[in-house]
Amino acid sequence: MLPKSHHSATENLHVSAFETVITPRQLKDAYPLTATAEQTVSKARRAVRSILHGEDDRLLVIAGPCSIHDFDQALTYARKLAALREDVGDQLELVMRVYVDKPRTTVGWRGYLTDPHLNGAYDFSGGLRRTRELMLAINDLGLPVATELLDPFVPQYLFDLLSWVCIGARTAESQTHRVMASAVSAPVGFKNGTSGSLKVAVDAAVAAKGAHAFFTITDDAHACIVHTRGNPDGHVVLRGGQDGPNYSAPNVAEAARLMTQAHLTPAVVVDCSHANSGSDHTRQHLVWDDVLSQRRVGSRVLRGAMIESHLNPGKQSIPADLTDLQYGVSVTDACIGWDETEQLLRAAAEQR
Ligand SMILES: O=C[C@H](O)[C@H](O)COP(=O)(O)O
Ligand SMILES: C=C(OP(=O)(O)O)C(=O)O
Repeated sequence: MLPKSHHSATENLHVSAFETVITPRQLKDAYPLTATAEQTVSKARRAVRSILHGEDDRLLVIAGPCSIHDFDQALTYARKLAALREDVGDQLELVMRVYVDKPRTTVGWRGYLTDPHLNGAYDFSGGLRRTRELMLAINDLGLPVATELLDPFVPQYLFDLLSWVCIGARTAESQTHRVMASAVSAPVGFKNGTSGSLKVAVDAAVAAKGAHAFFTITDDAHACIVHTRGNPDGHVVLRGGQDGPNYSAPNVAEAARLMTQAHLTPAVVVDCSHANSGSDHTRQHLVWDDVLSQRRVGSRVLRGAMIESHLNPGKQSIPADLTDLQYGVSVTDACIGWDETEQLLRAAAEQR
């Protein structure tokens, strides 16, 4: 821990400590991008872009746990998804949700990256190490990685490993996140707001398409300003809102209309979870089925779907004694289990 500055009576009044953390360069030196991972990322980004711009008719599918909380369980899930990706690749571009930095409505466990031991110790360096190691291992399986970018400094540590990025419902309206998205090398999906506002997501994609300058850190953790060229692959993710779901054909058409009006390529991803399922994992398949039927009748703008899925269905609270954790069950939002995931994905690939 670094000592708190005592030079002034007007700062750090609510700060208990400062702590140094691993730099992006130290982390990348410890876990360098492998040739296989680089190929996985480059190929997947190209595929996702082609899908979003209508040059590839396959469905983009982002599937995986609401949050990662255990390295080995995440890798077990990844191995299953990687094998399935091989089988369904002609029809589906499968990317794994590797969500490690969780936005909370108020308070709660904030994810594997900031609190990898699930005990409030906030071992950020440990979380960054384990996260990079995990994302590398998943990419080395040939399975691309998707994540939500929440903390504006984290991307410096992980940018090179990501094939699809999300800016969540709680941050899509934030300028900090929009300008950060303008620098991301992967396609970025913007969720509609928790209120259900589509405009928030469309405005975010417009903002991120522009060139910006913002504060960040270099690989050696020096303060710097980064100048961006803008992200041309921003799109909308429909996740439902306070008034209920927004995955139906008229909702998708309205999102496409707003995107076209804003001079964006109309491309929509439907999130089968969150407010579209009423946070009830047993309803995710209803949304999934609707996505498939919209595509069957010819929707050209509905290009992707997201599923929250873990090894086992449901969710659990984090117990005081971590040995009481149930294997492969989400510790944040409820997920469908692997068996249902495989069934949904195989059926989708077969019927196309
Ligand atoms: O995806 C996960 C949650 O919906 C999101 O992080 C908010 O969670 P909370 O409302 O339980 O805090
Ligand atoms: C937090 C998430 O979603 P949303 O931003 O839609 O609540 C998520 O996908 O994990």
